[in-house]
Amino acid sequence: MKFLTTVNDIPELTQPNVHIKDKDGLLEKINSILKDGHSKLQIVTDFDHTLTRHQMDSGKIVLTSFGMFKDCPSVPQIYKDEDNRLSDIYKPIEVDHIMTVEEKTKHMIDWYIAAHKLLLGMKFPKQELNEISRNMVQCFRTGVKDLISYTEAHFIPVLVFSAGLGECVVAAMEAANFLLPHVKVISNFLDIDENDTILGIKGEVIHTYNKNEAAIKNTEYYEMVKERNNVILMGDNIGDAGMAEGMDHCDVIIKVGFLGRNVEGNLQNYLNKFDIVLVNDHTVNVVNAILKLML
Ligand SMILES: Nc1nc2c(ncn2[C@@H]2O[C@H](COP(=O)(O)O)[C@@H](O)[C@H]2O)c(=O)[nH]1
Ligand SMILES: [Mg+2]
Repeated sequence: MKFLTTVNDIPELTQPNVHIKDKDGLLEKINSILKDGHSKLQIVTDFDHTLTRHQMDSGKIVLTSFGMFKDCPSVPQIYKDEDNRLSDIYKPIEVDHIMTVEEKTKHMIDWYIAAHKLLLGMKFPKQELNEISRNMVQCFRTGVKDLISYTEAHFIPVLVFSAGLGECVVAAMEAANFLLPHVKVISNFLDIDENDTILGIKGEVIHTYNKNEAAIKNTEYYEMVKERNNVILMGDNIGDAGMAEGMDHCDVIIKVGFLGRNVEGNLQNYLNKFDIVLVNDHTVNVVNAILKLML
């Protein structure tokens, strides 16, 4: 069993874009996870702009799962215009670093209710989505393929927890061959009838600020992880830091936050919520480096 004496033992953690508020606390968490090993570990990760990059080297912003849906040619322009109007109102609120989570939650609920109403009666563009998903394969962060392979080889469950559109998350994961048996997706899935007409969203709405593992109770994933007390969590939004709350047995959670927008205004907030903050990093090298220390 490997034991670290300093976080600087991991070269990936010494990079200039890596910010750690409490190095001693992080060192203790990493050593605890190394001691307990693979059988006690689970990965909980956001999808949009976490498993996928925030932007490509060209500067192009990577489509979110809702963005994939909107990119389908048969999706009516009236939906796209109204969705854009709502996004222009609510995305700034979602990433606002002054508003409290309670205040933001109210707005998120308003957004999701309005957004989901827009979908009612539309035809789900299954074929078009397959094409768009193939283009998403290049948009995953560097190293996600290694992370999926490593966790498969060591039977470490991976929960992809998205407040986006479940069908698009699944399509992108399948296109990249990442949707293996140990990987589960929890997201807003659509209720679609036999004529591909959208009837609504299945179950409770998952928005950015209610993503916690209480939402996974009574799911097959919960059964997979109820003995796994240690979590490596990855997210790009402050709300993602709470994804492992609600699991009544978690001992150690290492929270990795990807910060790629409004860095100056958000860095302190992210440092308060995440153990490791990666600024403008398009890889998951830090997480893979921690995993690879586990013998
Ligand atoms: N254009 C829209 N974007 C939306 C809508 N609802 C949510 N979102 C965005 O998706 C992400 C959530 O995905 P996650 O995988 O990061 O949890 C969230 O950050 C919103 O910005 C919508 O109706 N339209
Ligand atoms: Mg996200």
